[in-house]
Amino acid sequence: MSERISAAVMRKSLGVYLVIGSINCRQEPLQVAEAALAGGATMIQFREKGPGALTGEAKLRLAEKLQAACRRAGVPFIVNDDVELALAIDADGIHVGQEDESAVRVRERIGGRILGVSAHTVEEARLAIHSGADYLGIGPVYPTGSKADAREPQGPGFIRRLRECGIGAPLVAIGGITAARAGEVIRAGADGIAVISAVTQAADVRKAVEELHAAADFEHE
Ligand SMILES: Cc1ncc(COP(=O)(O)OP(=O)(O)O)c(N)n1
Ligand SMILES: Cc1nc(C(=O)O)sc1CCOP(=O)(O)O
Ligand SMILES: [Mg+2]
Repeated sequence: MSERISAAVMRKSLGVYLVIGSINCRQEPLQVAEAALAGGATMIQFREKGPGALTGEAKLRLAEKLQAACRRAGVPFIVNDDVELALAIDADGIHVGQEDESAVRVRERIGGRILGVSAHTVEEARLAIHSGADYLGIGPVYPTGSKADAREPQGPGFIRRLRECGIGAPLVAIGGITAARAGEVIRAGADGIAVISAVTQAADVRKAVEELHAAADFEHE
């Protein structure tokens, strides 16, 4: 089993993190993913859920296509929720939330693969790190139309609070993030921005990712 990712590499991989499922896309998901990778997407999460989402063989086939695109681009491919799928295709990692399989159990199952865990409070963040999370997903920062059961938006102030409370782990902000908001989220202490609609709904996907990078203005770029 491979070694755990370092925090430094993890932070860089969170930069502009595309979360994608077939129901989010205006074009073929593979086309969207490839354009996003060409624009500099640093990691992709396959989140195939919601009304009309693919299941079974069709879900597996799409996962494999997106994974192959990520491999060509040299960026990590993460599966949302579905640990069986992640293991079956040898994905680079898995993202789970507070209502999913426990982070401790997922860490046991996935070995050194990347583990992302959603957290909504300081306590959840501490527990996620203790349970073996490689990064935290913090959201929603702003109102989102892409997750039916999203919680109340907490604003970028919550990211600042997590940092003030000593949470130093790699952290990505999610929920309603656009190029206009990317800068304030990074300045609040996030290592990256995770987006669905700002990229999947864009008329020019590649340009949308390039604009997110420019707006985030990462120190390491
Ligand atoms: C990067 C990132 N952060 C948070 C989430 C949300 O995960 P979760 O709370 O489990 O909700 P679903 O996405 O499963 O509906 C995420 N997927 N990615
Ligand atoms: C998948 C997801 N998780 C969230 C959370 O709050 O944990 S918000 C969200 C949807 C993000 O989509 P958009 O960029 O279109 O707002
Ligand atoms: Mg989940």
